[in-house]
Amino acid sequence: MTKERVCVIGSGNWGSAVGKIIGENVLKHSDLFEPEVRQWVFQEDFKGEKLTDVINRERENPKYLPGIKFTENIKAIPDLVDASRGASVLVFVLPHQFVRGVCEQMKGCIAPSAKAISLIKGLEIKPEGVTLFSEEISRKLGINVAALSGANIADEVALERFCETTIGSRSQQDGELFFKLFNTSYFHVNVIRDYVGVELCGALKNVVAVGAGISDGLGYGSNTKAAIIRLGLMEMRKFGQTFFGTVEDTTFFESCGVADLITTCSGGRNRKVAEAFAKTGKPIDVLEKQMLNGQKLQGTLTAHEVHQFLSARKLTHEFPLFETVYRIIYEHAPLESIVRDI
Ligand SMILES: NC(=O)C1=CN([C@@H]2O[C@H](COP(=O)(O)OP(=O)(O)OC[C@H]3O[C@@H](n4cnc5c(N)ncnc54)[C@H](O)[C@@H]3O)[C@@H](O)[C@H]2O)C=CC1
Ligand SMILES: O=C(CO)COP(=O)(O)O
Repeated sequence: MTKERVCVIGSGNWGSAVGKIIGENVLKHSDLFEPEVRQWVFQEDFKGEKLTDVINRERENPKYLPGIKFTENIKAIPDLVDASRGASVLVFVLPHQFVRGVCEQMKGCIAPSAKAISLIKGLEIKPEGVTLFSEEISRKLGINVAALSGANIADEVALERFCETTIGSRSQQDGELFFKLFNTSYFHVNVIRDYVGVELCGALKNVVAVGAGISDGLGYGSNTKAAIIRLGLMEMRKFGQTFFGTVEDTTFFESCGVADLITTCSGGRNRKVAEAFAKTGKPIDVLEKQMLNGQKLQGTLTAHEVHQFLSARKLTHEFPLFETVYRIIYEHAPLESIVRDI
């Protein structure tokens, strides 16, 4: 049997934590996978050296996941086409704003028999429609794409603290392969068929987390935040059922659903930066640079994209929480509208 060759596309905070898991699991399942895992790294300077050189020497990504060691079989590569050449399994894990450009570069370089999984939490939302990244990648590269999303703050996963995650896969065979690639004693994977629900939850919970952060910044306390989480969950479900139809209620009870909402609204970057926004009034892009050291926020951008999409359909009033988050961040609506208008 030909063994699978794995390539990880992305090497940020989550990309690095996932690289650690994959590096260990391909060695554990050596009957299924080639030992070398290539990881595409968006090249940048780190203390006067190329980041890829530092990662390959130190077995660690000191910029995005300091203090966590990778296995020797992870190879950081700065050229996207080089990294993905010959891969039969592609793991997409990068901030959603960069996916389109990355896929353009990879077009025509990937074998049609390859399979992929998207760990991206965001949606390709244009005024004319919503596309899931699994579908967008599948269309651009002509391959099957599954999705993974869950209550998975990268730093905690990298420290091997127990958590769960959800894989959505239309193909049972691919689902079984991805289970082996990701499941560990501390990272419990559940595979379901509803890939649409998995991805929608991952994207939309980030908007709710921005709302939770605004509430925290105002000092409103736990009850208010719980109300925002509940209303957010309802809007997530309504969005899925209105525009995708196929989303199953049970998906919201998986790790990708209510569990990810809870963790992101307590320990995530979207919450943290939104709290600082409410406290300081500084612009989001300034806070992102000051607080995240190169890591990227997804929730504010998704709030903007969701607004454009709903606005084109004259449906913003049907999603008051999503819309209020958008108006506070982008239209200087009063912070207090996070409770008044939802
Ligand atoms: N960090 C976390 O705890 C978790 C993140 N996610 C999701 O995973 C996805 C990736 O997140 P992270 O790995 O945390 O990324 P990150 O937030 O650490 O972003 C930094 C990454 O973006 C790359 N980058 C910067 N400019 C770029 C460009 N022009 N083109 C391509 N790449 C560029 C950087 O090289 C770096 O790899 C996101 O959708 C996020 O929501 C999912 C679960 C947990
Ligand atoms: O998706 C996450 C946890 O599951 C991380 O959320 P943040 O991007 O808000 O840190």
